[in-house]
Amino acid sequence: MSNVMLGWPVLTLHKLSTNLKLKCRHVSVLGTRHVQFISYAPNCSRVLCSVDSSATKAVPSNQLDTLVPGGKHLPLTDQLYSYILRHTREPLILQKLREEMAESPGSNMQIPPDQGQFLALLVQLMGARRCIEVGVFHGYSSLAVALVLPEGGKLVACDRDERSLAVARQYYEHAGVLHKVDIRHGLAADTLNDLLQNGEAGSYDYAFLDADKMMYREYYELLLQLIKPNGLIVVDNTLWYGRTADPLVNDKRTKFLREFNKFLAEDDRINVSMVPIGDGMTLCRKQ
Ligand SMILES: C[S@@+](CC[C@H](N)C(=O)[O-])C[C@H]1O[C@@H](n2cnc3c(N)ncnc32)[C@H](O)[C@@H]1O
Repeated sequence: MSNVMLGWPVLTLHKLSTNLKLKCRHVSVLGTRHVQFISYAPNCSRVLCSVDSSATKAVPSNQLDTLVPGGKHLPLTDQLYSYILRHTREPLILQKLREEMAESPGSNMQIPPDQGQFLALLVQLMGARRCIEVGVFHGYSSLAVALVLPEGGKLVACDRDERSLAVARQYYEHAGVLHKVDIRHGLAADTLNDLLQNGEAGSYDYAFLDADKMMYREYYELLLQLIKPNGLIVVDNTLWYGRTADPLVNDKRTKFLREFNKFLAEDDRINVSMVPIGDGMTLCRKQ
């Protein structure tokens, strides 16, 4: 038996030489996006790993580059994920946002409740006061952070879509945190450059990066300038529905994110950890 680390969730393969068959599916648990694929090998235990709806072939073992002998990995089944959600605290205002906006286009772009809770906890643990979000949409992830920011704390919330920001604004207001949020309408790179030109380099504690994926490298470099030493940049979607881990998927975005993940893993300006939550997120602590 071999254990093969794919990031999220991690795959345990039995008898690697057998023909694996993959079943892929998109799953909604308590209204939350969740993607998985399940592999079956003849005469072997069921194995499960990350996802891609286009993946129909097993990944040959010689294309999997990270083998972790003896590692212990827990497959994220529907049952397990719904258990996690049942033990997640979601503030009522976030639940309201999620439910009210569930039918609007793109609502599956926002982070799930367990990830929102995790981000809020990180911000609290860090004692963060100055935060940035790149890619706000209807405000779910930014509101999760704004709710736990202390009075006097600030979150720069940046998005190019005015209508999405108008929705987010309503929820900030409803939650009584509008005064903590600096809403910036415009292209993210412009907003981040404006902050730098305004002399704000090295003054932010936390940033959440969740906008157009092909620009991640550029945003990351700007955020690295804006963040203090010991500050945190959280990069969302680094597992990209499991595609980054699947060598058979090679569309433009997947390839870009795969390269970006490699870059982050090797960037010695940060300490890094890839976390299998939501669509995968990478925590980058600036040294
Ligand atoms: C995945 S959604 C953000 C979801 C949000 N972080 C959440 O979890 O609630 C991505 C957002 O990035 C915004 N976006 C995409 N490209 C952008 C750009 N170049 N500048 C600013 N915002 C951008 C989109 O308008 C969209 O609202």
